[in-house]
Order: sequence, then C-alpha cells, then structure tokens
Amino acid sequence: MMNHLLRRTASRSPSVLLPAVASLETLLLHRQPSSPSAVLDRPPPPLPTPTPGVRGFHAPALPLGFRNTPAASSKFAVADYDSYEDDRTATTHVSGADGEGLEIANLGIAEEIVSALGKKGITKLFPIQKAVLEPAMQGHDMIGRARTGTGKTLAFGIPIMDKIIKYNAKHGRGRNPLAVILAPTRELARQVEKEFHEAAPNLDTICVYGGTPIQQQMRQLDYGVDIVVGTPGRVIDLIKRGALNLSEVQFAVLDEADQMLAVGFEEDVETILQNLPQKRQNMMFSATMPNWIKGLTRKYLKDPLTIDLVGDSDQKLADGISLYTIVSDLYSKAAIIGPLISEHAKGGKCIVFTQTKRDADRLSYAMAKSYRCEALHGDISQAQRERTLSGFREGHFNILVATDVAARGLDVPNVDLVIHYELPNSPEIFVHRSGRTGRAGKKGRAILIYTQDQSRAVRLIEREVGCRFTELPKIAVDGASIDMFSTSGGGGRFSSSGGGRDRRSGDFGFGRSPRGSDFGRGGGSQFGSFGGPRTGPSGGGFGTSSSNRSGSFGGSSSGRPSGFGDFSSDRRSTSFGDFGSKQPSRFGNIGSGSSGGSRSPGGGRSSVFGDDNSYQR
Ligand SMILES: Nc1ncnc2c1ncn2[C@@H]1O[C@H](COP(=O)(O)OP(=O)(O)OP(=O)(O)O)[C@@H](O)[C@H]1O
Repeated sequence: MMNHLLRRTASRSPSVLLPAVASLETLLLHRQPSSPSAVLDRPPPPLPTPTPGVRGFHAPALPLGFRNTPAASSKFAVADYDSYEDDRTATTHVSGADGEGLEIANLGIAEEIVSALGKKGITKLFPIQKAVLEPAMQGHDMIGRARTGTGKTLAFGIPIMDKIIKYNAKHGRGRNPLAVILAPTRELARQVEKEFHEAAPNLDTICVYGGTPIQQQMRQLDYGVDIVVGTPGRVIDLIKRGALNLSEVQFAVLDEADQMLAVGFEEDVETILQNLPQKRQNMMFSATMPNWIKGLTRKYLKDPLTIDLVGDSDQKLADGISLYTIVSDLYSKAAIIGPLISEHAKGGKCIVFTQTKRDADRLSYAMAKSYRCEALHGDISQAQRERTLSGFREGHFNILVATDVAARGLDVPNVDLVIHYELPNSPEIFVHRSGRTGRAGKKGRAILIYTQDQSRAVRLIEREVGCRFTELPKIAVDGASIDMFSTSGGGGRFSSSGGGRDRRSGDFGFGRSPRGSDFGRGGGSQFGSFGGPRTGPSGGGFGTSSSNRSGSFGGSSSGRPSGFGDFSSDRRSTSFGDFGSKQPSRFGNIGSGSSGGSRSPGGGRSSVFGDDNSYQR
C-alpha cells in the first residue's frame, strides 16, 4: 500500500513530493485498504475526525465562491442562453446581462483548472456550464440537456474536478477513484478522459475500454486514480477482476445518457451503479433526451434537477448548422459525394455517415481513388481506429467515412461538413450525426442524401428535429462516375447497401439488412418503413417475418449469441435494440404496413446493436 502511495506520489513534481510524504499518514488514514488481504495485514486505522462543515462533498456553495441561491435559480442560465442564441456569431458567445460571473477565473474554481482551461483559451463558461455549475456544486443529481457541441463535458467536468481537487487537498490522495464517467463508445471515453486530464492535469485520470490490454489498465488503477472514464463492458471487467474498486465514488456521470440507458446498455450500467456507494451525486447528460428516458432517470437519480437548454418545441440542432437535402437514386449516391464535398466542405473536414460497416468500407475504398479518406467502424481494430481518428483530427486526411460509431460526442475541430449518406434511424441519431459540425459556436453544414421514396421520412425529420432543409439541385452523374464508385467486392456497383444481395434490400431504402451495421438498426430503423412500405415477402427479412429480427440477427443468422458480434471485447449483453427500443417509435408506424418488421413484437425496435459497438464506438 505504502509502495503504491509512494509510487503514485513520485510521479508528481518534486515540489509536491515532500508535502505528500508528510501527509502519508493522512493518506493511510483516509483511504480504505486496497484489497481484502490488506485488511488482514494490519488493524483498521482510526477514522479521521471530520472538520465540521468542510469535509462533505455536498458542502454549501458559499465557501467555494458561488452565490448561495437555491438550485432552482439555475433558470437564470436559460435566460442567458437565449441571449447567447440571439447574438451568437462565432466562438465568442455567452453573454449574460453583463457577462459577470461567467469568467471562470472569478468563480472560485480551483486555480489549477482555471489556468489549465485558460491555456486552452477557455476563459468563460458556456451556458450549459453556467447552468450546471452551481447546482452541481451543491450536490444535486441532475439531468442536463444542451445542443451538440455546447460544452456538456466541462459542464459536468468542472464541478467534479473542482470538488476532487479540493477534497484531495484536505484529505490527501487515494487509491480508489472518486468519480466514474461512463460513455457509450471507446473514442468518446478517450476524448472525455483527455478533456478531464487537460483541464486538471494534476488529477490522475484513467480511461478504461475494450480492445486494449487490460493488464495495463489494471496496473494504472493499482497506482491509484482520481477519476475513471470508461465504457461499461471494460469497467465491469475490471470490477470483476478486483482491479477497480468503486466504493469511494462520489460522482457518477452517464454521458450520452439516452444511449447509455438504451436496451442492452442499461443492464451493464445498472451493474456498475450497484457497485457504487449509495451516497453519491449522479449526473446524466445528452443533447437528446427522448421521452422514454424520463421514467428511467427516476430509477437512477435522486430528486434530480433537470437543466434543459433545448426544450421540447425548439429546434434541437445546434444553431450554426445549415441543413440541406439532395435527392439521388441509389446508384448515384456514391458518385455525388465528391461534388458535394468539393462544393460544401470548402477544404475543411467532412464526415460521411453510412449505415453499415460494409458501406463505410466500400465507400471509403471507392472514394480513396480520388480523395484522401479513411473508414471508421466497429470491425476495425482498436489500434487502427485510434490511428484513423487521430489522423483525421490532425488533418492527415480530411474525409472520414464512418458508421454511427462516430455519431455521438466526438469533438473533432473543423469538421465543416457532415453528409448523411443514408437516412439515420432516428431523429436522435440525426441530431448527433449532424452535431459533429457546427460545434462550440462555429458554423457547419449537414447534407442529407435521400431517395425519392424517402421524401416523407425527410419531412418527418424536419418535424421531429424542428429544422428546415434547403433542397440542393440534383447532381447529374454519368455512367463513368457511377462506375468509378463501383466496388469489386461482392456485387458490382456501389449502392447504399453494397451490391448483390444487399442491392435488393437497398431497394427498400432503409428497411434493409442491418447486417454489418455498427448499430444494427437496419431492420429497426424508425425510417425504415418509409423506404419499404412495399416490402412484401419478397423483401425477405423486411416483411412481417422480420418482426422476429432481433432473434434472427442475434444468434440464429450469425451463429453468434451477441448481436452481430462486432463488438467483441467490452460487451456482455446479448443483442439489443437501438435507441428506440425503449421509446415508442415515432416513425415506425408510418408506412410500416407490411414492413412492420421494423418493430419488435414487444413494441421496441428489434434491431440489434453490436454490443460492444456501442461501447467501442
Ligand atoms: N467554455 C468554453 N469556452 C470555449 N470552448 C469550450 C468551452 N467549453 C467547451 N468548449 C469546447 O467546445 C467543444 C465542444 O464541447 P463538448 O464536446 O463538451 O460538447 P458537447 O456538448 O458534449 O457535444 P456533444 O453533444 O456532441 O457530445 C470542445 O472542443 C470544448 O473544448
């Protein structure tokens, strides 16, 4: 134990070494033993006497420099947000009545955080951060919703880091984490951990996720950490191995909460939450909070405060995103991507979202003949995924062709254009995909490519998301261009779902096979029925028989018990429905007629998320 403490302390600068050693006694008193054997080795230490009024995490806000107002007054931030929305032009934004109180340096936040954020050019709070800060410091459980790219990570991050820094200053540093943040994909978990690390470099943070050696993560945990960020599967794995002790956790966050509580994820999240102490602060954040989540949050949060900067009637996309649609037939879709990028990305970065991993591969392969681009999806090795993402971030190539593995949370600077190569499966996914551009007050464009028979689905997106598309003129493509985007593998010309057998399903628009989809939504697409109202028996799995799809795409069709088996390492749960599984599909019924297979018999959508898919994303 002492070794651990010394090792961990030794990684700090020499200036902190002596005080740290001097406070070793405090450390030993403060922390619980790391393992049962340690309990046997020595008698339990006497509990330190708490200093009244300062030890608790839920200490009054006043000593920390926050106004001592009731949490409900966080409404003020909504008003600020309105004015922010009104005059938002670039990255300078948040102005309250006089801007006072928004300067991070004036809020009593730990100097370490203020200075680290300052180095990144972050000196003022964004509206969601301002709205969350005070109630979070007061210890409230909360649900936070704000549009994509508006700084939700630091909204929950700043109060947590601040409290941990101050707690550590009083009690010394410990081995077990004080905060756990769960994210649905590996890339997002890494990004969140990085943001924490950059904002509080002296805190020990760790990111745990599958696809990487677990031993290394176990070693790091053994040294001691303050904050764990991870995907649920790996977190559970580490708990089971006895490497991760969550008994001291004071803060638990579900990032992308609606995804974390979707069918298949919730079970794992629940397992993790059961390992946390009862007394803790819970926070859930997302840009989308479908109605079904409300019941669930009651299960996990205590008297939560809802801070919703989006609202039900408002448009749900970030303001800086201009939306366009373009109609295309299936064969021409790949060929119009190039002209769209040249015209609309203006030399910046572009993410093209496909529905399936195979489409991502094929499209990027075909496009690589003319552009520098790479694919990102759940079948690619974790090491390659990380290389790809960092290459994209660093500008080594500017076009990323990705499945929805990249739809949520990823913050890549200067993505000027998002192309929905295929319709998303839900309005939520549309919001998240589109939200990869137009972040932090910047401007961006999102283009939705649709086929003629998907027009109604496009109108529904407008209605659900509260947005308005501008129709772009149709791009004429000649046979040569189409051929250029044909692929050799398995079926001739590139279509939205590849060639050969999938070509048939492509005819049904989105009601096509989910096979190979990172999120397995094909059959469960909320929009699926738009493309496939005529799917009769000839539609194969898209007719009524497909109502059993969750079964047939789970074990029976693939022979694998868990979804598509794409998401091997992190996941435990078997196949699960997509985000709509717990929400009544708002689109499923429209035109669903014979293609009712997009819904499971139980009412939830039946598509299968490759499990770790969500985790590995
Ligand atoms: N107060 C701030 N001032 C300037 N930039 C900020 C501020 N807060 C956050 N940012 C930056 O804004 C970007 C978007 O933040 P973040 O990724 O937290 O958004 P988000 O709301 O979580 O988005 P999403 O819903 O897509 O996950 C990041 O690059 C972040 O560093």
